[in-house]
Amino acid sequence: MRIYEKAPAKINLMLDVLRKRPDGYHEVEMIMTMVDLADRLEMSELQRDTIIISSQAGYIPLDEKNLAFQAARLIKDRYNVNKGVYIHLDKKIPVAAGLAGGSSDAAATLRGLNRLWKLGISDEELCVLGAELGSDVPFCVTGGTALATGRGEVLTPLPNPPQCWVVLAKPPINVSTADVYGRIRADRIQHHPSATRMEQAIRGNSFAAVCRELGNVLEDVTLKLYPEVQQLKESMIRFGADGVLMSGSGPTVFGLVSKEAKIPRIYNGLRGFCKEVYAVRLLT
Ligand SMILES: C[C@@](CO)(OP(=O)(O)O)[C@H](O)COP(=O)(O)OP(=O)(O)OC[C@H]1O[C@@H](n2ccc(N)nc2=O)[C@H](O)[C@@H]1O
Ligand SMILES: Nc1ncnc2c1ncn2[C@@H]1O[C@H](COP(=O)(O)OP(=O)(O)O)[C@@H](O)[C@H]1O
Repeated sequence: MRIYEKAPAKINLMLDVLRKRPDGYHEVEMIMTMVDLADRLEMSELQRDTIIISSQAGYIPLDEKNLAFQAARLIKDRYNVNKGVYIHLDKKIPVAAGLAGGSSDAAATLRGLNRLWKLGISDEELCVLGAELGSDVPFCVTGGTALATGRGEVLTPLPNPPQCWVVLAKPPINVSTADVYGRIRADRIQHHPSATRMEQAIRGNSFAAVCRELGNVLEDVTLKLYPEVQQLKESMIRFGADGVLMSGSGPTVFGLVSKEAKIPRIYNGLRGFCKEVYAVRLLT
């Protein structure tokens, strides 16, 4: 039997860091949503009790470092599955971009193997398994739009934001999430974005208010380390995006755009100096 799962990318509409915890993680408040840029996973049963990962992307690990491999191993161990699986990852989401590509592949693997092996695991339990793989994996299991607290794994579902275009641009730099969190000083953050006001903007279905409430305290770290990310933000605003923010720990910058007619100018303008640009819709 062979099954398919889509693994969409996420963006953080707001991201606040409240404090560092004794376990080394940071207590966060984030509002996340999915965009229509997705990896595609194909999973098929193997006779031999083994996990094999392949991908057309030459730049991701295919061994136990791959988050899809880790998800398959976790579900096999926890549910005593003595079967093997072959997983092909058709990567479309840029890697180490702040778009949760690896986390979404892990979540899609959990959902897919639950179906392939007819394990009957609830969504809640899949989220608990997901949290063992990474802070963003539970959100990627459920998808939609949510307020994420704790270290990112405590989810409160929200309605979807007003539909719009999302232009994503990833500069050619590698940002380590652990490094960015390692550099942030929660007690020195000057301006905290408001989860409450972003939630109101979404509930009120106000595109203008969503754009106004965009905010990400991790920009304080990443924009200082990589001034080109700040320049990319400024270019996106100059080309006409309605609201602009860095996603997660970066370096991808996203622009929200209400009018389709504005897209060619923004897309072509950015493509002039940035190779990885995507114009997609919110996944609502
Ligand atoms: C910043 C965010 C925003 O959505 O996304 P990305 O930029 O990675 O996409 C997330 O918080 C990233 O989540 P995820 O990528 O799953 O992180 P994890 O694998 O759990 O953790 C990687 C490292 O980041 C740090 N970390 C992560 C989450 C958190 N709330 N506090 C932390 O301090 C820890 O040092 C941890 O060792
Ligand atoms: N299936 C996967 N897809 C992408 N990256 C993966 C995967 N599995 C493991 N990784 C590793 O995880 C790291 C973070 O990748 P990714 O999840 O794309 O970034 P981010 O958390 O910034 O969105 C990369 O260094 C990559 O080598």
